[in-house]
Amino acid sequence: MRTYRPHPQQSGRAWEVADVKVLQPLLLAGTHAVVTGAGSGIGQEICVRLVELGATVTGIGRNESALQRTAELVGSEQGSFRWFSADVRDCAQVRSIISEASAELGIDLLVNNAGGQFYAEADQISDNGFRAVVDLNLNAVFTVISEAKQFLARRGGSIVNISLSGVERGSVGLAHSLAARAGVLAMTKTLALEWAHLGIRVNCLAPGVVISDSLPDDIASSLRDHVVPESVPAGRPTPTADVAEFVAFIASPAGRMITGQLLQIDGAAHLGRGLHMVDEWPPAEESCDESRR
Ligand SMILES: CCCCCCC/C=C/C(=O)SCCNC(=O)CCNC(=O)[C@H](O)C(C)(C)COP(=O)(O)OP(=O)(O)OC[C@H]1O[C@@H](n2cnc3c(N)ncnc32)[C@H](O)[C@@H]1OP(=O)(O)O
Ligand SMILES: NC(=O)C1=CN([C@@H]2O[C@H](COP(=O)(O)OP(=O)(O)OC[C@H]3O[C@@H](n4cnc5c(N)ncnc54)[C@H](OP(=O)(O)O)[C@@H]3O)[C@@H](O)[C@H]2O)C=CC1
Repeated sequence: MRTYRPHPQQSGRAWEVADVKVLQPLLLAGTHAVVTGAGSGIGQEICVRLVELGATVTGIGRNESALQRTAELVGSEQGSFRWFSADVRDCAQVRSIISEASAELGIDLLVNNAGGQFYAEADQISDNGFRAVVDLNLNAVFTVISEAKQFLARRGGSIVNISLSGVERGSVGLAHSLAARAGVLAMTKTLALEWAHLGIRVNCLAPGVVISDSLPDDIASSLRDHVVPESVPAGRPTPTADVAEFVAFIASPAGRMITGQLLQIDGAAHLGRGLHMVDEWPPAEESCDESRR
């Protein structure tokens, strides 16, 4: 199989560390952002960048030491960061945290980033496995958004739902997660419509393959060595910094007419040959009989 490769000048360390911070300093001063999944990976990078741009950021996640690490990473000269430990699937707990964190400040930006899944073909996913992934990636997003609405409406805030590239095309091994993300996309468009008169904007931001420090080594290697060259036409992963800058742009005045959108930040992965997140697919015993080809 031919593989996708990056342009020679866009590969390697220099490209990885290139500064993508194009937004003006203190652009978000005086704003309050709530970010779920704030203790690692994409969510952590978003928190660090929003604080750098002057925002007060409330982070939510389950792992206290991870959230503490985000608190250590953010600078202290611009905005500020505080965190609450919670499972976003615990409706009562997450509602109470959002109200407590936002009663005084309101909310200018809500980033639903907490999420994830395991990779399995559909017939290896139990009812409970399907439910667990939908609970995390769809139901919890609804709970957070519905509690945040009253605070977002105060000044006309923005919601960014972090999704997955390829939600409109399907990918092997992701039936549960893509079903949930398709639900989030439909919810995004519906709420963009229902809440436009309140000045609330709602968008999905869908990264392609992101190899953050938080991924276990075996998953990171599989993404780097197989998934990227086989599935991403640009031949390289999406850096977390690119996602963070895009989130801040959407929240800024320059994003004020962007709503109801699926924005894929994926090096054209959604147009590539599709993502296979499980090995040995299709299974040999289920392939067509050669004699019938
Ligand atoms: C071009 C497009 C690019 C796309 C690239 C894709 C790369 C994406 C990467 C990411 O999303 S990075 C984020 C990575 N982080 C995570 O995924 C962590 C979050 N995930 C989880 O917490 C779990 O996967 C969870 C299932 C969502 C929730 O875990 P929870 O603790 O609530 O559930 P469990 O009790 O462990 O299990 C529930 C249920 O699920 C079954 N199950 C779990 N793992 C597997 C598995 N590997 N295969 C099959 N089934 C699994 C488990 O057995 C339980 O079911 P029952 O046994 O009770 O029936
Ligand atoms: N990495 C990738 O290639 C891609 C990732 N994405 C999506 O981006 C988002 C961030 O992923 P990424 O940074 O890569 O991975 P991480 O695993 O680093 O981030 C997921 C975050 O969500 C938090 N989280 C998970 N479950 C819960 C829960 N039940 N309650 C509260 N917080 C929770 C985790 O923290 P804790 O465990 O402490 O609660 C963690 O900080 C996810 O939605 C992911 O699916 C999209 C495209 C590609």
